[in-house]
Amino acid sequence: MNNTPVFDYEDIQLVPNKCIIKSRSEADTSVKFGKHTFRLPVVPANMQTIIDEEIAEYLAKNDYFYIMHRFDEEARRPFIEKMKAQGLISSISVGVKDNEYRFIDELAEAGLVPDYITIDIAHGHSDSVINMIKYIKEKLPESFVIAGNVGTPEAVRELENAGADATKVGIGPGKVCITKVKTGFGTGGWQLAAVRLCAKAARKPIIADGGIRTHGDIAKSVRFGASMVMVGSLFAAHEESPGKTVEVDGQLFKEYYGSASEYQKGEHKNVEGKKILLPHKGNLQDTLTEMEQDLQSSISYAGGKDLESLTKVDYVIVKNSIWNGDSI
Ligand SMILES: NC(=O)C1=CN([C@@H]2O[C@H](COP(=O)(O)OP(=O)(O)OC[C@H]3O[C@@H](n4cnc5c(N)ncnc54)[C@H](OP(=O)(O)O)[C@@H]3O)[C@@H](O)[C@H]2O)C=CC1
Ligand SMILES: Nc1nc2c(ncn2[C@@H]2O[C@H](COP(=O)(O)O)[C@@H](O)[C@H]2O)c(=O)[nH]1
Repeated sequence: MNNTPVFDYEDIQLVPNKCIIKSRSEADTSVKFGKHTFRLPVVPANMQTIIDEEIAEYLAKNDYFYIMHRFDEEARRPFIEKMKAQGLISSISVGVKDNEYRFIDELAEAGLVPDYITIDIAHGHSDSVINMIKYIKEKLPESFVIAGNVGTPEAVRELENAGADATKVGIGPGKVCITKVKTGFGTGGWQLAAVRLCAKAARKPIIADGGIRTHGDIAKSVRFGASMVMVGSLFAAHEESPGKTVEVDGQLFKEYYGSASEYQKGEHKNVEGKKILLPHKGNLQDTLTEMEQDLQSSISYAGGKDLESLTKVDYVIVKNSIWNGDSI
């Protein structure tokens, strides 16, 4: 490992190629993921302050990928039924505890097959996740199973071999994550290099999860092998976001907290997440639109017409110097 070059998003710049389109609007940002095609290779994090049923429905209706979080267990079955009744994709999360096996049984018995099921566990390279992948694949073979999170090529291969249709990469790079400081482990500080290593080993799609701080980081994730990019903090604090609104000195903020924080867990046990306040950002669609436009621009700099062109561009390592003291 110590001979492997490591870098993070801000250490990399992609090198432009000659443009072949007349307008950025010609660039196609759509991605096929599983059986469906989505407008962007981006999915909001399956966290309680990022997504709720209303946002999920909005995203599905507008051809964006979504993953509903797993923290309101009883709501999941009616949510799948509601989405199916509207002809929308159903995409839920599960854990690995005993009750989750009963939930999978319940869905299988009712013939309710979610289009996507994400196994959402901090340390995904584990027998508990492998067993859950196998169980879902046996009971609901038509569901597309995303398993995570992992940070190594070995973990990607093992979860794929167990039957996962995609793996999610990122241990500790998240904005509200404290895993890196509490445990000393993870991909924090070298998440983009970890995505690259995992993608090289993967035979199926990977999702880069955590550490996205700018829209350019989405293009970089695709360059280094991600099919999809999971985004938390950039989607937090919108008008529609479920996080609580807080006023400080006349300014509006919204809460964004970790799924392993005491605010999510309701107790201070095995805490690996924190809560932050982010300035209120306006409408979610405005951010999605800007993301799409920025990605179209990335594609034009790549010298292509679609996401595929991003995967081949050259890059340089400019250690931590992109910002040069500036911010957006
Ligand atoms: N991407 C990331 O970097 C991280 C994400 N998270 C998020 O936090 C949420 C909670 O995650 P998680 O705590 O896994 O979920 P759960 O609290 O649902 O734990 C799932 C099961 O795994 C066990 N478990 C959890 N961590 C470990 C570990 N390190 N070693 C052995 N067993 C373990 C738990 O037992 P027990 O609690 O008794 O150990 C429990 O039985 C998830 O949404 C996850 O995505 C959390 C940390 C890092
Ligand atoms: N270590 C922890 N990671 C967490 C926690 N809750 C969520 N997450 C991960 O963060 C990303 C989002 O990252 P961001 O940089 O885009 O904000 C999310 O998808 C999870 O993988 C947590 O409590 N601890």
